[in-house]
Amino acid sequence: MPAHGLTSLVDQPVLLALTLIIVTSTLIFTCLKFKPPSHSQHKVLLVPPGSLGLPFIGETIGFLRALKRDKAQEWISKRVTKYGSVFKTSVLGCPTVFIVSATGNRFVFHSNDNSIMINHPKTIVTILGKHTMLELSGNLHKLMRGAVSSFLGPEMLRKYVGEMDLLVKQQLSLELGGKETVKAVKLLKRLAFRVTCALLFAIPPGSEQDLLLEDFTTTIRGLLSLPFNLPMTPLRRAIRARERICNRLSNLIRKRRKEVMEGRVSLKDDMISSFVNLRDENGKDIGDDVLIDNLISLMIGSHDTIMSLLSMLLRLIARNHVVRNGIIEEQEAILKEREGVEDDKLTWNDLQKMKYTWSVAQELMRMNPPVFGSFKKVVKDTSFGGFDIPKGWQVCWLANVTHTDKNNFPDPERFDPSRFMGPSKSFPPFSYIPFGAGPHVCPGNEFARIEVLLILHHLIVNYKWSEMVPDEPITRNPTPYPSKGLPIKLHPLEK
Ligand code: HEM
Repeated sequence: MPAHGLTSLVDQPVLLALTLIIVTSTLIFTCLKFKPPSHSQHKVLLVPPGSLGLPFIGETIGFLRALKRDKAQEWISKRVTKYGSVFKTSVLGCPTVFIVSATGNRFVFHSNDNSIMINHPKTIVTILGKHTMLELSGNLHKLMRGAVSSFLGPEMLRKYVGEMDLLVKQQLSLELGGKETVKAVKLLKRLAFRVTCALLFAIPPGSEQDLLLEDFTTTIRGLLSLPFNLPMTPLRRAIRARERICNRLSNLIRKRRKEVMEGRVSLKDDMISSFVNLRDENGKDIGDDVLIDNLISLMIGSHDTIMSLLSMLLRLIARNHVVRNGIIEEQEAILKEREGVEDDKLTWNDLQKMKYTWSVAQELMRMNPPVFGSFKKVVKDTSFGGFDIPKGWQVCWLANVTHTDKNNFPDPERFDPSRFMGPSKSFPPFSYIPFGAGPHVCPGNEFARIEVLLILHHLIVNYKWSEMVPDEPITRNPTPYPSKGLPIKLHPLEK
């Protein structure tokens, strides 16, 4: 596999040292011109305990290295033990407060005095664009979210099931036909990208899709990288890839506008067609820059997370016979019930019966969530847990830590899908948050569920598989996946 974003810088000492020298001198120069915020002249703030690390770089390198090795939880737990559940550090170019509790998550998602605004780290905003839905608030957020949600709501999802099923079957037979081994991560990434491109954006399989996927893979590696736009860094490569993506999407939007005007496609056909017709509260067009940033976020959000969840599921199924047998039993029962049904496509009702399979996915997301957490910016001095958090700092919500808190999930190290099987789930609010929470909670969670279940169904009823690399470690970049790409041996099942 090519070097991943973080590896290229974090694991190459000479390049790293050179980068640090250039960056530090630039920042020292900037700092000489920097005026401290006015509040520090008047009031002594009681900021949380912790270490801001090296000047400017802070603790970014250690944090990113831990994240990449899927050890962020240990990195955080070490600091929680030393400083408590509210601690300060400095990562990704900004002093940061980690708040490690369900009440902390609630505070970050729902600060009701507007002291916390969405503002992701510089690398994320540079790559997703400043108009990404994740950064928007107010009317424009409502408008974009409404447009996206109308394609991800139950009515549309019921419509997608058959189409998605057909697509998944076709792609799997194209990709796996006659093969004895396959690298599952690449396969699942391509598959998830093809499904969302075809169903949500009406971009058919072909060279356009392949070139987009190649560039998206490069942009994703820059999302959580050192925030320095220098030659040969993951961020610089990601920015170049984003420029190419913008050109392609801009052409696509122009083409789709024309098709909508000529009545050749309907606004309901796909998200791009619906986006081009959006108007703000004054009846004005939404600019192409807003549309492009949101398409980029959607294209990344809708395939990388699914690749991550599915590759971790395939790895788990290869290792855990109890889970494997449970899933086989459930999926074969569905096949059996469908015997004699003429239309061979799975239906919405079939998916509702896959309760055990989905609870395995939910338990996996508890122990290893695809999105580890996220950052928000403090725009007004605020406080939490008796500590002041100054304006300009960032706060971080985390999924891993509340997911493995024994107060929320007894015996948290035990893999136990039955936690999600009961009639009512009794987790405290904001303790299980693989899809986030608050106004920016993931609108694609149900879409993700049906896609994951369909893909898993077709794999499990047609193949057995075994891992080719024993004890393959997990990497996070930024979603978790087996670091060597999960090469597997396929054993087609007799029909
Ligand atoms: C297993 C799959 C997925 C996981 C774990 C996941 C997780 C998340 C999380 C944690 C957030 C909140 C981020 C934040 O607050 O900073 C989010 C937001 C979002 N997700 Fe997902 N996601 C998944 C699949 C999808 C899919 C399939 C789509 C689209 C088809 C999608 C579209 C979005 C969008 C548009 C947002 C931004 C919403 C807003 O800002 O209002 N996601 N997702």
